[in-house]
Amino acid sequence: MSGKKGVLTVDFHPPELDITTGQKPSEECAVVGYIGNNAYTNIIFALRALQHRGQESSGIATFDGKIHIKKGMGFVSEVFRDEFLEGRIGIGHNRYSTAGSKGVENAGPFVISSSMGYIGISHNGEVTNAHDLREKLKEKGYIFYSSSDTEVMLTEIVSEINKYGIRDGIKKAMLKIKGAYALAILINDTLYALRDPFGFRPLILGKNNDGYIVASESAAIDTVSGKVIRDVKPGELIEIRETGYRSIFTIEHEKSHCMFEYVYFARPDSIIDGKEVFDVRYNIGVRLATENPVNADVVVPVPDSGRSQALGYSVYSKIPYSEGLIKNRYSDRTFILPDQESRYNAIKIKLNTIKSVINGKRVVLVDDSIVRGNTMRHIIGILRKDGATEVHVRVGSPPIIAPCYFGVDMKTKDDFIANNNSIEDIRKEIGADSLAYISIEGLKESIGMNELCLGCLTGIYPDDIPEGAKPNYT
Ligand SMILES: O=P(O)(O)OC[C@H]1O[C@H](OP(=O)(O)OP(=O)(O)O)[C@H](O)[C@@H]1O
Ligand SMILES: NC(=O)CC[C@H](N)C(=O)O
Ligand code: SF4
Ligand SMILES: [Mg+2]
Repeated sequence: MSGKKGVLTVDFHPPELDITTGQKPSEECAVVGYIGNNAYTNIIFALRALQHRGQESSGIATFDGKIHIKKGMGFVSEVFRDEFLEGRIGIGHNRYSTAGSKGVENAGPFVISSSMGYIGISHNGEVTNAHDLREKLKEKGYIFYSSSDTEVMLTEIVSEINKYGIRDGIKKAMLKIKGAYALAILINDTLYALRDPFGFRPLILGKNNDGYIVASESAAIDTVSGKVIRDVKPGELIEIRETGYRSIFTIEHEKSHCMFEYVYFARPDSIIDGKEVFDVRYNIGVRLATENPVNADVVVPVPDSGRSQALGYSVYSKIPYSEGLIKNRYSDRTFILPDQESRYNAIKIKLNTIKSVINGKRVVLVDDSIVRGNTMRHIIGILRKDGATEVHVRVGSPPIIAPCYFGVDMKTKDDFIANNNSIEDIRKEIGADSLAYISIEGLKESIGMNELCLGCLTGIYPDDIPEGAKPNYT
């Protein structure tokens, strides 16, 4: 097969093995796959549109008979500058991770040269039984170069494809792999899109004048002037060639879409599994205002992802909306930074008040979520310093009390301000005059879907969590 003779133009160093630490990878990411004209350029545009899903490293692999890979630490615009990767097919990845597993050795996409040719994957999600799978694969003689669950999943897929071919091999691998995965897969000159049977993470198919695109969010398809074709179904494998696409199989299963995609992660202009994220967030704001009204002078959003909820709250409550907080446009998302110190520093750089909006006012402060409480503590402090007379906090997600094992970086309960704290304790801790969260029922109705994962809100998960997926395992 032509791909086997290819040259890896890889500009990263061999990884240092930290797999013995058993550190649990826990990230969110953006995936992109493209087939057609200008593949590299289309992938770059799509990855830039999805920068909010991962800010730590970025990578692209293309194929033109040879495989070409570039990965690096930083934003897409920092990693990709003057180079051009040849090929009419490619996959791309933006990643974020926790300290200890953030190095370039774990950056996507991962590519293996096998007897079938080149097989590469970009992965969003988290494999909960990666530890066990890795041990079993090692016993069979496979070697690993990183601590990434994605590398384990790729190795599992390749080992099954080698035995059973692409269709049955991927199906067999899916029966063994547990957890969350939305994948863009490159197998030589053919692109595949694959979503785990729960449908935890989003994945959507589209087309523009150059060819076909698969991406984590529809906003990436808009960015390349494309049209959405449809969501990849949970459990579905789609084969995509330049001439068209076809569904290869779908493993039917009870679905469990991540509520946090709607609450925080995704762009408001994306449509995920038929629901526009802006619309959901607006509904959340309306619901918050019905469940938790308050007398106040102004509704102020916490930018960026609290904006749509604040608008809904304002329209329903008839309390005027104003931008009392301004976000430094060159700042990062803070939640997805790897450690507390960098998160604190980023929040200070990120937000400042508009004094005339808040001075002497009773403020309703609306954010999408409170996780560790870093953002709220800081904001309430600056609002009071700059003259707000009252600060009433309204939150568009119920309290987060349990870890996520399916691809969001919330893994130890101790991190959560709502863990073992009453609402009143939290109110005091952040310094608010009042504090209220949307109810779980209110959230479900705002999203307009019952097939949701609510694990981090309830501690009840849609699937078993293997011991190896829990923090501090050895
Ligand atoms: O309670 P915490 O641990 O501080 O985390 C919650 C905050 O983090 C997120 O914002 P982020 O700054 O990541 O991104 P955004 O600009 O998209 O809102 C989220 O929107 C909350 O504002
Ligand atoms: N964060 C992601 O979804 C990326 C996939 C994978 N968990 C990784 O470690 O890279
Ligand atoms: S546990 Fe929470 S963050 Fe994780 S997939 Fe479920 S809803 Fe999403
Ligand atoms: Mg925020």
